[in-house]
Amino acid sequence: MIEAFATQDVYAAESTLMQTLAEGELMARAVEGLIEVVSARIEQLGAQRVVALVGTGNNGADALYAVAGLALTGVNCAALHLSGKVHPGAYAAAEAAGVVLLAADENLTIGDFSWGEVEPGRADKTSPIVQFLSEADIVLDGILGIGGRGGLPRWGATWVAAVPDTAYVIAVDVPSGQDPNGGALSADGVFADETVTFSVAKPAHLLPPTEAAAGTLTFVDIGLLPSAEPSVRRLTRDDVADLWPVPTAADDKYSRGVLGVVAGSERYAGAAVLAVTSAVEAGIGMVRYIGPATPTGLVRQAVPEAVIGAGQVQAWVAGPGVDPDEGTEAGRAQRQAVVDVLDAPEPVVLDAGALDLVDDSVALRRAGRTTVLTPHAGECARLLTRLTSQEVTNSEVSADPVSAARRLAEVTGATVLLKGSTTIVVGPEGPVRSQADGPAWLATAGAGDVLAGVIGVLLAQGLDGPVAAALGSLVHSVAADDASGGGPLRARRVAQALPSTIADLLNRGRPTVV
Ligand SMILES: NC(=O)C1=CN([C@@H]2O[C@H](COP(=O)(O)OP(=O)(O)OC[C@H]3O[C@@H](n4cnc5c(N)ncnc54)[C@H](OP(=O)(O)O)[C@@H]3O)[C@@H](O)[C@H]2O)[C@@H](O)CC1
Ligand SMILES: Nc1ncnc2c1ncn2[C@@H]1O[C@H](COP(=O)(O)OP(=O)(O)O)[C@@H](O)[C@H]1O
Repeated sequence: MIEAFATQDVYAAESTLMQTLAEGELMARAVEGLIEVVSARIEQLGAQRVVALVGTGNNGADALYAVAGLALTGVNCAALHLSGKVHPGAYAAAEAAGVVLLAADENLTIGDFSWGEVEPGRADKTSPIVQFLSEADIVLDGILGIGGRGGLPRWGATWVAAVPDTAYVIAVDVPSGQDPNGGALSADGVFADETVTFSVAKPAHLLPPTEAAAGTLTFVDIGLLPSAEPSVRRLTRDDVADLWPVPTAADDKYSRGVLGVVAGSERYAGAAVLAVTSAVEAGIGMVRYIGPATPTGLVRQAVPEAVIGAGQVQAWVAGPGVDPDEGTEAGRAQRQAVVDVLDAPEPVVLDAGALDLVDDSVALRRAGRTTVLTPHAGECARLLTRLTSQEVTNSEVSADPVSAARRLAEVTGATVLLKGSTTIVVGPEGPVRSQADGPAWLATAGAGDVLAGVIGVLLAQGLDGPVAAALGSLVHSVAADDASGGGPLRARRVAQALPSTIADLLNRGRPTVV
């Protein structure tokens, strides 16, 4: 599990730890780790020149000490800093090590050169800053760390705009200009190839949309152990064996869980096949399928293991391929079947068409019962608009998915899984969960139906809503990765990959006995 802590909790852990350490020891540990990572990248990339962007705080000091250390090992290093606002110890170390130093002014002047009104993103090639950075193979971003707030100052945005596209950008702790606690993405901020963070992740590293600016996340352990609850949790492949329900010799098909699936319509018949296939492949004891004639015929053919018709179940999946507007008798019956599920005492996953039938009575009707909603951004916007009577657009949800999912969880009392390249799970209480494990090939029609099936299996086997949703998302994405092998993917293959993916994940790390 990867856990991210809010910056105030990181600062609290830092001050506790510092009481037990000699002065400067914590930063020395951070710098040592940073030097190790940058040295490895220099070797891997054949890099010749490293340039640090040095801000006014300890984040800048980390970057400046790191280039000082690298320069001592013979690396060609340079650093851009603000005149008169630089960590004195780091500056002295850099000067002594022969780092090429350039002091810039906050109002963007260097010597006789003035940036005047040159806008970030339209870098003037004659400027000393652009020239200074032009040779950089690796840029170490130390403008702002966890103390950063409110985006980049203008001087910082101008420095970032001057970074050549060819440079490999390593952010120290947090990509500068992005809110360390997550939130909206700043277009002027740093978009790093890699972020080196200390001991624990920060929310910006795991939450959309800022995760996109962090690049690959690399940890350097400096001994910090926050005592607060994490703000964000992410399951990893190593967690699956501890959480995934595995049958024992005492089990039978009923004790392993029966999942009711209300899916499909005359118009969207295939979604029923995908959701039922997924549940069977993910290891349910039994599926009971409910739907109109056409999808029922397809399910019978494609998944002979499924039992057609209602009966006792331990959990429900309702909505994949359901068309609430289908005006036929069969369509109305399917709509009623979804409405009945909304009142069922068992845990339910509400997906796709079922989300259109969620109204403001849902919080009351499902109080004290497990409910997982699985919208994508468009469905989340539609639901919020309907339930809050305030217009919420798709792009507003995409710009701040965590707030949108939280709001939806608040008004429905449900666990909300908001789908995307980073999928987030927000319960009525508890930390945000975030998963980003799937290839972009997974953005394909029907993938959501498969996900609903997997989550349903986990609910039927007794997992709670947030864990079932996060674990389901992880395993669904790993199956997609396995099935894709780096190439195109259809949703059915994701479902079919589930047995071997789950077996691999369960066997991970288990010693081989010969
Ligand atoms: N905690 C740990 O685990 C360890 C932390 N370490 C390192 O320390 C880093 C945190 O250092 P930090 O506290 O000095 O904050 P940092 O991000 O450098 O910047 C603060 C400065 O920037 C300013 N400022 C802020 N926003 C601004 C803006 N928009 N525009 C302009 N200015 C702005 C702010 O101003 P002020 O708040 O005073 O107004 C202040 O002067 C951390 O990320 C990690 O790299 C490691 O060395 C060891 C272990
Ligand atoms: N860019 C992406 N990278 C990885 N996974 C993605 C990406 N975009 C979407 N996904 C995943 O693909 C699935 C799409 O689900 P959904 O939109 O409901 O499809 P459908 O309704 O057609 O079944 C979700 O699991 C989502 O998280």
